[in-house]
Amino acid sequence: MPLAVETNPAPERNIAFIGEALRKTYLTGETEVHALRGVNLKMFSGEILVLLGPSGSGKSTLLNIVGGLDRPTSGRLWYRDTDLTSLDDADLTRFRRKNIGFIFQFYNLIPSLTAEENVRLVTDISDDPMSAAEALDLVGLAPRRHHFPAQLSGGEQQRVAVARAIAKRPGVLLCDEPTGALDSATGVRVLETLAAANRELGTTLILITHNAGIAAMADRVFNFLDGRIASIQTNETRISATDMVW
Ligand SMILES: Nc1ncnc2c1ncn2[C@@H]1O[C@H](COP(=O)(O)OP(=O)(O)OP(=O)(O)O)[C@@H](O)[C@H]1O
Repeated sequence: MPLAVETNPAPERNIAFIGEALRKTYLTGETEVHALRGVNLKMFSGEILVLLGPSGSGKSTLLNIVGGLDRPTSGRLWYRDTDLTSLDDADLTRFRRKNIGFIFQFYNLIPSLTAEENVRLVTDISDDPMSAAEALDLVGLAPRRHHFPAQLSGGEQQRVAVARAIAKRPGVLLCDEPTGALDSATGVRVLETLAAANRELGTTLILITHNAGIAAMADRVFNFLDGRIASIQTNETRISATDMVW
């Protein structure tokens, strides 16, 4: 399918995503749920962006659309010079595999595989991955690489999930409540590994949280309310994950 390059409003290299009038409506029986009600956005390459807002305000819906797991009902979305809304399913899957790493609240590791084997599931099918050992080293888990998930703490399992997500060197890491199941000290350790990927690999980091304290590590914060970005906060300085408490 041809790309609408001539209408692309984001020729600047530092813009990762542009969204225009994004709407998502779910139809369940007779009931319409308006999860996104016209979202316009810019997401910059290499930034840490936190999506904050009450339950049901549309954060996960937007994250899934940005990551190519779902499509908007209407509106347009570009990643760099690609109009994602014009791609067919196969091309959208290719976009996702090449560019996006996902981290969810629950780690989704395969219990019968070691940490290293879990990471290799991704590196084996990627174009230019780092080695599984290198990815585990980046999250501080090289010594635990032959351990199975059940032999690791929750925070360590989440760091394996981070290693798995960054091993293919994605341009963008999308994290949906990555510390939601962890205590504060363990959560900080996971956030440090995400910040390290942003710093050392230049990965754009987009992170959903219910925890306003985490917003301090972001360059910008989108405050969601009722399917819209109600306000955007820009942090002059961002706090290192190590210094965060909640
Ligand atoms: N597959 C679906 N079918 C029907 N409604 C849905 C579906 N997915 C999400 N919704 C609805 O869309 C709205 C936005 O949901 P979404 O998960 O994006 O919110 P959220 O801000 O991420 O919430 P939370 O913080 O609780 O995860 C909610 O009203 C939700 O019930």
